[in-house]
Amino acid sequence: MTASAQASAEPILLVRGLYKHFGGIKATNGVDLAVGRQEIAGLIGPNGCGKSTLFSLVSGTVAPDKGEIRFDGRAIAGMSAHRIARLGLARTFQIPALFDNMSVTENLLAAAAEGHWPGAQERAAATLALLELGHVADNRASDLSGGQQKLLEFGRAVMRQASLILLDEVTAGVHPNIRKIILEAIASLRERGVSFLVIEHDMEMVRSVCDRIIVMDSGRVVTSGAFEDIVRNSEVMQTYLGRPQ
Ligand SMILES: Nc1ncnc2c1ncn2[C@@H]1O[C@H](COP(=O)(O)OP(=O)(O)OP(=O)(O)O)[C@@H](O)[C@H]1O
Repeated sequence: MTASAQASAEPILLVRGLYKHFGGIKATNGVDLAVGRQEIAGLIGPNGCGKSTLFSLVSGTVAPDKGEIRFDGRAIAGMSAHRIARLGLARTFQIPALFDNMSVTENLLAAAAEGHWPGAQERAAATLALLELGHVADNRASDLSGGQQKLLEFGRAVMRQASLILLDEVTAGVHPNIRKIILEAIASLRERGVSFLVIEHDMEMVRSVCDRIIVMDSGRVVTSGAFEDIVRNSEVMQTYLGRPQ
């Protein structure tokens, strides 16, 4: 098998034995998981089980203590966030990381400038249309509603032309109309070849959009499977729902 054929046969994301401890806190304690090409995988688990830390390790904002991360066939563990983003991996934050004093369009263009610039103006127009943000294109990011800011945060990930997008609670607390726009955009981007790993507490969102659910607890993946199988597994539901969220 050629190197490129081997790379395309690999999952888009492969994580093996990933450890990150903060002093005595074992934030990730041997995470193993994979996300397939064009898959939408949901990541669930109780507060503090290590989901956001896993995102930080994969996107390069935090360096792992130990373990392997392969993105699109390449070893990326410990690589800088900037390089990983340029390879085509984008991530959103629970609290949108926007340029408050810039317009919606400028925020989208800035995301392209950090990565792939050619065609940025056209992509910004397409992203405004995809996320139904055209009517606020010239508004400052700080003047948007909380839900619109989440849409824009998502739009900045879309502008990077990523092949894998990590979404951190992108629909939490947003109006149902905005939630619908986000869910439709995820489905449409997947049709165009994008894969997703989605941290979500909203089980309805998980059920409606995810192909497969990965369950974390205490810094590790405890199981993964179809939504119905996970919900039927009372032990997992006890782990997930039996603790304060
Ligand atoms: N920079 C850090 N320094 C010290 N401890 C940290 C740091 N980042 C995360 N932790 C700790 O690591 C553990 C895992 O946190 P993390 O945010 O990854 O969990 P989570 O599953 O994303 O939680 P939530 O669902 O509440 O967002 C927690 O105990 C958290 O307090």
